[in-house]
Amino acid sequence: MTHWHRSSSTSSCPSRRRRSCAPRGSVRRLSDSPAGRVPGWAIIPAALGALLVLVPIVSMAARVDWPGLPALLTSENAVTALLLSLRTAVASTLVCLVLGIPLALVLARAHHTGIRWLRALVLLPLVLPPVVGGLALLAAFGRTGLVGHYLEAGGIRIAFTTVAVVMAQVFVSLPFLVVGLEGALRSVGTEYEKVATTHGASPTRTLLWVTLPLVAPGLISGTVLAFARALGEFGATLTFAGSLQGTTRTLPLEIYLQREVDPDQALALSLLLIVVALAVVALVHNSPRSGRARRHSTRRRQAPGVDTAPRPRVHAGTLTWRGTLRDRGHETELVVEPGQTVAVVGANGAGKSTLMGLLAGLLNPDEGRLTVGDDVLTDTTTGTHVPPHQRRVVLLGQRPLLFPHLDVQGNAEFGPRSSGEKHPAAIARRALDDAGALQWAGEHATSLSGGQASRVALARALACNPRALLLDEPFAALDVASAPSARTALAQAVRQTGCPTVLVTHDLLDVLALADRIVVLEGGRIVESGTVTEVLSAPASSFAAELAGVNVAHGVLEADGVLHLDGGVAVHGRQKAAAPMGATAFAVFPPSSVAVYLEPPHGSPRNVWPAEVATLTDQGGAIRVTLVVENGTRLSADLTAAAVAEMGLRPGRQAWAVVKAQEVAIHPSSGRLRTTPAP
Ligand SMILES: Nc1ncnc2c1ncn2[C@@H]1O[C@H](COP(=O)(O)OP(=O)(O)OP(=O)(O)O)[C@@H](O)[C@H]1O
Repeated sequence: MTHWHRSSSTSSCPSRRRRSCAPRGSVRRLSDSPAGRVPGWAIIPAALGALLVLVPIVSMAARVDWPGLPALLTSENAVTALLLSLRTAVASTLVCLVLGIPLALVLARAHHTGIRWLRALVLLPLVLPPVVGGLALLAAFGRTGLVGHYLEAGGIRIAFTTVAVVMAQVFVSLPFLVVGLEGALRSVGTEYEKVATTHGASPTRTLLWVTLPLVAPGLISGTVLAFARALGEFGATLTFAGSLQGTTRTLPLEIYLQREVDPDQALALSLLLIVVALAVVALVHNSPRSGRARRHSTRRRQAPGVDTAPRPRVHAGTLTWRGTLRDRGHETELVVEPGQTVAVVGANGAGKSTLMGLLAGLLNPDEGRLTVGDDVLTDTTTGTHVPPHQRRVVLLGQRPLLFPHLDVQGNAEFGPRSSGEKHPAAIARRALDDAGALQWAGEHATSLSGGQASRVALARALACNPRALLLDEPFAALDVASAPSARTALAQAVRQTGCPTVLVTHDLLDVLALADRIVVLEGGRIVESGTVTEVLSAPASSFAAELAGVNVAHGVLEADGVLHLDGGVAVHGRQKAAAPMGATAFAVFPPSSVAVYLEPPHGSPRNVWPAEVATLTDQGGAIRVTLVVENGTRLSADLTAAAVAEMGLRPGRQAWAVVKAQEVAIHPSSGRLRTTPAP
């Protein structure tokens, strides 16, 4: 009770809502910030740092000849230099974008070991004195430079031209764009890109439609910083481009020149440069930090009515797969009929995601063949590997991953637009309708609940007119309240598509609601497969037994109804099918049939095994006690809390596990259990 009381009082103001719990009108002091306290001593160096920037600027502003400012700023020299600065800074920023976006992509996404050297090289101008950069540019592109003398021979001169100004500016400002963008790309990750790829978008389309919109805040701030750096560039420009009025003398160079000749004008131009720089910095700080700001500024569309495209005729074919991926020890085969759903289950690391990656085309098998109907999607013998975006094998992952920069309708249109469909909007509406999500068509993707978002993700997948559906724990991220309706919607939609479906799950409810067959993976191999009823009623593998919530023990038949386990343990039960003595078989019995005693009981029960208590788990109404029998076999018993307390059962306690023989079903091993790797 005490515990409940305590937890209820804290939950009234959970941490994620803490801001709204502050009393109205209260002002949160900086040092009270939940993000972390600022030690008192830090205020002084922080203030000194700010003053170091502020005092010189204010001092300079105080010395400016304010009444004469308009005349000073509109002198011919000043206007020419300012216009040249703006022109060259815009040009160099454009060049930075063209070169910097691909460079940041390579740095963020490539895994080659040489990448860190490339990164160090790209960032070098950040730490180089600009004059050194200018000298390097001169050595490369000057009249007698490494490249320059060839250009000179062709009648092209770069040094001391406006082009040289742009090159000098690009040299120093490119890292500002690349650093910011690479960081943004890394933090966004590749999950959205995988979704886009398996929903039919080519790599270029994925970049333009998904990646760049997602990193827009980083891209904007990187671009603005690069522009600001180009505008203020001095040393490299002077060294490589010189100071020719109207051609290479930008505003910083003009300021430097006027410093000796006309200090008032130098101050006025400096002020102008500071104002432009401040405007740029303000722009960076007010640019959207996440896609959210942009998302919420997009106009809501009207939820559309019944204007949906007719459902395309499904020409679904059987999915057949057989292949290996050696470095992951993966070797599987699978057949999924049209309209059938196969649940792939297994412990963490069993190879489920690897199998999905191989089917989606995101991974290349060492050897393998994947066909859906007559279409060969992978065949290593002929070198066939249809790229993921052309497979129409659509992957629906654990999280909906709706594109946050698109609204619901835009998300659903993504697939048909990527594949060049003529009526993407109508196809999207039909898919939204099929997934029970049409009513949210006009909503922002980020304003939906988890359950609503999962339906929209389903609609986005259906709109791709999939050949096969891959569902990777589609409800794992949903709460218990939203999962059932999302499961029903998915079951209905999967039936409607009629395409073969592979479902990875850890959840028995998913299996029961969606699957026709179960495949159990262990260590990258299929260890068991069968219909849902077969596998759940008589699970042969330990994972399937756990999924079905029953105990299973493997051995060889010693006599009719007697199974001999390793370590000399015998299990007595009712044999379900005839099999010769010595044949492999397995015993299945529910945890509710296992009784636990502290002393060996006498009388009718036939199975009495000494065991040690390993774990206790609250099953909501019962305590599941896991026991380890002397030969290492683990089994579960469901007991009441009172019984556990009365016997003092806790991990390490010795006890006796007892099961009546009539509660144990003994099944001869059938073809469902594979003890050898798949061929
Ligand atoms: N990117 C990778 N590179 C190399 N090996 C990997 C990679 N991803 C997974 N593996 C390895 O492949 C094997 C199968 O992993 P996989 O992720 O397919 O298992 P899983 O069944 O999906 O696990 P989980 O349920 O935890 O998602 C594991 O041994 C894992 O360490």
